[in-house]
Amino acid sequence: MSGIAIKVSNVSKKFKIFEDKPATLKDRIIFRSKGVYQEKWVLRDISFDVPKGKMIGLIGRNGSGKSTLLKILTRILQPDKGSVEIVGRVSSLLELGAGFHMDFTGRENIYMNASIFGLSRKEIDGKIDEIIRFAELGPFIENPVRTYSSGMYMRLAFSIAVHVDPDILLIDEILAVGDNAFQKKCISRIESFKSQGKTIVFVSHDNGVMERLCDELYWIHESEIVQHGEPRKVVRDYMDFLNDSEERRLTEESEIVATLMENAEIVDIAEKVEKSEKTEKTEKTEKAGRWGNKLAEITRVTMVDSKGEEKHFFDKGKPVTIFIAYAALKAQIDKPVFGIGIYKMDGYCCYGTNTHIDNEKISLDNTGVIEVSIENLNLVAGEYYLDVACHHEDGTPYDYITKALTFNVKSYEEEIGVAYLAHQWVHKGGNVNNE
Ligand SMILES: Nc1ncnc2c1ncn2[C@@H]1O[C@H](COP(=O)(O)OP(=O)(O)OP(=O)(O)O)[C@@H](O)[C@H]1O
Repeated sequence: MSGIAIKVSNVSKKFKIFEDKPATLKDRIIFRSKGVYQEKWVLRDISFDVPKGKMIGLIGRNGSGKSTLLKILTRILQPDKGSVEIVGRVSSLLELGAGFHMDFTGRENIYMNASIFGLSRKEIDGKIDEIIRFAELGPFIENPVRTYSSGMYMRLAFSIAVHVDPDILLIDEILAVGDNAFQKKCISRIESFKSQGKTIVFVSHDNGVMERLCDELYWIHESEIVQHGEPRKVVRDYMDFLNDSEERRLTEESEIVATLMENAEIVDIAEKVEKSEKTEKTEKTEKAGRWGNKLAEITRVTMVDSKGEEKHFFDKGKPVTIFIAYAALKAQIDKPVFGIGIYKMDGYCCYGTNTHIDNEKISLDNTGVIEVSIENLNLVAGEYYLDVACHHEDGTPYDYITKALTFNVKSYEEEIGVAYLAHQWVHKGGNVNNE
């Protein structure tokens, strides 16, 4: 174990999953005696070493086994196979609720919790003011912990965990609770831990933080380590994997929607012909998310990448094309305009334009497709939705669809905001001659 703080050798762990959760104790005894459960391996043959002074991160989807592995490292759980060897004093910050007594005050919990980590009462006396100050609990420290919010709770737990002077710190998803300011404080504390040469195992879904802080990442997928190594590379491969899975899910979803739309289209056109023979067609069929008099109807909206493939994930800065298929009562359409609007999921409009603004004159056929080519999709990474519309030049809507589709822009950069503005950084150091 020379130079090694944690050695995990061929660890496997299984849980019993009961098919029907028994409601009563009697049922539970009967079910258990009948053995109505399945065994599920949540970790399979996991092996790795953490060198002293290194920070490693565990990434992976929900339920992949990361927390179970951390619990095995803290000895809360025992592995069914394999072994764990640890050299040094371990402090851990696991799930909310572990280790505190709800009816005791924050102050009492500090004494109890820190003594579990091996500190004497005298040592705790010397540190308690700093623990309370770091946790930012003020007078609430005299209140029972059951009255705390999840943020207050985590602040106290984090503060104790980092003040007991551990050699090894195990942290599970602290960034999910607490406000931004406290998260930053936690991260800078973790960084100072690192610089003191402590060993850290960290679990988080914040890939940016994982990439920045960790020396090495382990990607756990369906109970196994599928990749480990340099954080940037592992995060990229993991993000590509997530994007591909999401792409497949959205494609399946949109195939279902397209089938529904096709069926709806047949009914709508039949109804429209019938109405056009009988009435002046200005009836407004206003529905949430879609409205207009339907003299022209948008029948399908798709977005494709530079290879012409219909997608839901697009690379930042690469070309995309939007196709808007329509069916129209041509003779009754006057001065048609097609428009698009791209929004962030919170409703913030990123960009909108139409054929009138762009000075494109359009005359419709009975059916057709309008194509909008975007040379560079210069949006920052994130999820967006697209509104499409066909309306009269005076604004009267023929068909307006909000959230006609949603799409994601992917990028490995961590820029913020809405649009990517092409730029360069220049540093003029030394004696700059301003003349
Ligand atoms: N005590 C338990 N009994 C039965 N199954 C459990 C138990 N604890 C965890 N599991 C199951 O084990 C699997 C792994 O869970 P674990 O919490 O380790 O995943 P995770 O990667 O930490 O997920 P997340 O990112 O959501 O925290 C999940 O399918 C979970 O439902």
